[in-house]
Amino acid sequence: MIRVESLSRIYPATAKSVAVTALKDVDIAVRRGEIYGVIGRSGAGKSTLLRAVNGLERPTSGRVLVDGVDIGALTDSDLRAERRKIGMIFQHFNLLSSRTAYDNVALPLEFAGVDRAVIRPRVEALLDLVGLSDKRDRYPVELSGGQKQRVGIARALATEPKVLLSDEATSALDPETTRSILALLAEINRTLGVTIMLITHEMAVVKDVATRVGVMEDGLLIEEGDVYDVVTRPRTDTARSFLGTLAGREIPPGLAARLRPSPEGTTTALIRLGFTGSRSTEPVISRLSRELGLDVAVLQGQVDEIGGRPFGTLIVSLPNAALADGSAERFLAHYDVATERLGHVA
Ligand SMILES: Nc1ncnc2c1ncn2[C@@H]1O[C@H](COP(=O)(O)OP(=O)(O)OP(=O)(O)O)[C@@H](O)[C@H]1O
Repeated sequence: MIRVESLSRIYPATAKSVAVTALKDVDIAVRRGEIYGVIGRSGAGKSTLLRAVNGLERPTSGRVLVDGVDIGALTDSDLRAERRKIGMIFQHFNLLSSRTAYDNVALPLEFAGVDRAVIRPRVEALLDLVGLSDKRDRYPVELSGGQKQRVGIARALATEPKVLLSDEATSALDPETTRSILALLAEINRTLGVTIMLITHEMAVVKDVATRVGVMEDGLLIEEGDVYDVVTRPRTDTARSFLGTLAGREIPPGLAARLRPSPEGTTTALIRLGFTGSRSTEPVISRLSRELGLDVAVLQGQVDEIGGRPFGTLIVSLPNAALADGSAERFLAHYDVATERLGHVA
């Protein structure tokens, strides 16, 4: 549905600043009907990528095809028509404060010259879809952040787009509201079949709704894969750093402060274990302890799910010797448990 091909975007130098390469040779293929997440730190190039997909940004080289149409090659009037097939939602909602919820949702249809008789039932159905029928005559200032984003989603869907682009749509919302908005996006994807591309700096957002994820850094797509694989077996340090915020992965602060890179005196070794798939529920730790005769302490942990598939993370301490001779890691690998050495604590 969205094909990004060798896309580069260089912002030229100005009197006050040097040239910035915001995107370097990025290739992404978003499949029809999927939810694709793009994660990266501030400045990685995510917004530039999203703007290129809806034609707000012209590529320096490369191209973007949406449902087969080369967005960069369109004339301005063709681009305006094409954009009706691409809805967009924003971090700060971008609602018109002088218009009610109903009138905000109706706006893109008015711009498109749609007949009033058609607009009314469509806007009412959309407000119903996002759970805001009772707020139709409220102004944005009278709505909560989550309700404003629901209006934003209804407005984005007004022209019945095939693609919905989400630019940090939950970044201004609290965790509970974030979950409800993500659940709504998942429902829209499922029931309307709309392909969704979302950019975020939070792995929790990707984990909750996306099927695949691309990791961006310095304008490059440095890692890509199924969300489950990237979360459970990240290949780059950047992908790994985004996992820190997922429950169970973070080293408790008291422990982190005492962490040393090498064993000293009476320290024990700290490792992070990643459990995936069917073996997530096996009694691996008690077997490790019994069969290798090791004292194992569980210091932090959580078992979670991605798309209905279980994965778990545990931070455990082991005697240094069990790491030095590799026996513990060999034993764990046999059970498909990924291991990551974290250091040593007294
Ligand atoms: N209009 C512009 N003119 C010049 N440079 C720009 C422009 N827009 C973005 N940039 C630069 O391009 C790089 C990528 O910016 P972009 O906004 O795409 O990143 P991002 O990952 O979306 O970050 P954020 O989450 O902070 O928005 C940054 O170095 C930024 O300063």
